[in-house]
Amino acid sequence: MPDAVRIDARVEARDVELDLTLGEGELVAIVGPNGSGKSTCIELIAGALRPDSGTVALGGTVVAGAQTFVPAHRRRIGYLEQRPLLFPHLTVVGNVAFGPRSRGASARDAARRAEAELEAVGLAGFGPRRVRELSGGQAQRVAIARALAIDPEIVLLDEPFAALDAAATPELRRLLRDRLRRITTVMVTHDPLDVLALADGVACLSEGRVALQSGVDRVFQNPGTRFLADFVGLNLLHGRVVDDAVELPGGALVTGMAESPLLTDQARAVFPPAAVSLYRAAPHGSPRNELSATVVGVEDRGLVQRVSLEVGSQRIHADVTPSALRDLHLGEGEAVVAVVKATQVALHPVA
Ligand SMILES: Nc1ncnc2c1ncn2[C@@H]1O[C@H](COP(=O)(O)OP(=O)(O)OP(=O)(O)O)[C@@H](O)[C@H]1O
Repeated sequence: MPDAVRIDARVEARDVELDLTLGEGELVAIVGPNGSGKSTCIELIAGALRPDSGTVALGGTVVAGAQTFVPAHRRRIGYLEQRPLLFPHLTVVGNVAFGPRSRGASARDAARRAEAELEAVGLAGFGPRRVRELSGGQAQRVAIARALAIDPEIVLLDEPFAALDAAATPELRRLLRDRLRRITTVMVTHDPLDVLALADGVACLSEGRVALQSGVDRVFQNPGTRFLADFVGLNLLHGRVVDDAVELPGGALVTGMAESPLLTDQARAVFPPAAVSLYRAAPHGSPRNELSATVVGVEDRGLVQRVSLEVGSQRIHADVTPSALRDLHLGEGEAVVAVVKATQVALHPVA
């Protein structure tokens, strides 16, 4: 079976060069810092942008290449953006029927299909309503119905919940998970909960390149890039392998649990911010990692205070209670010892 999406394409003016593959029915989350190329990836698949070189293929058919460019309206793509962008002059059912109609379905068939899609998103009976009578969450449901009414080959989700009330999001995530089963989907998101709830895989972009593509479980255990570590809320320290431990550039040793022998030169130590305790001076006598660190910021997160620390040139976070923080009298620029139990550190070889 051909790949559902195969991008191997370059956009000169943006210095973007993407190499990305999705299998049939797979949902891949595209994550990465601002300007890393996420929108460009979506535009290449949607047909809003033509690559300067290379190809974009959907379902094994080249839709963009040196000799070919299939325009957006000829690609069977369901698109869901932050805001639903419904036609205000059409009814709800008119909005959903628009796609099938413009692809040649009779008015009756298009309306029937639209009603079925509306029912599937929990909006049976909403067909005759005006778009302006809908809540934000309802409008986004209509947009889902509209995107799926054309039997899309690929669905593109561009931060589909970012503009919604937080209360409406879990229900809509569930709905999308059900409706997108077996439909190949590319989702741009800044929210790790979207990834956990919806995605099979993650592609992390950096400076216009795919820095890493991996399964979701893997990324949450072993985020292979600093951006991904921040994204999933874990600390990551990079160093040299010395005697089954990771030696940081400053010379400190980090010991931990390795799932496979560290046979590489380089490795990373991964641990949660809650596993880090802070001390003014090194507490002796326990088999723990002790890292000299400098406080670079404190963020009030309610039940915990998140302390940002620099360990050499690398950044980590410690989640401590407000009372522990008060007792330590910590301020920016101050030196502390960050202590992490070896049993809470996962060591991963870097290939
Ligand atoms: N229309 C454009 N013309 C020229 N350069 C562009 C255009 N749009 C984006 N770029 C550049 O292309 C690169 C990739 O941008 P892109 O919008 O794809 O990133 P992104 O990951 O979607 O960012 P964000 O998270 O901020 O939306 C950036 O360097 C950006 O400045």
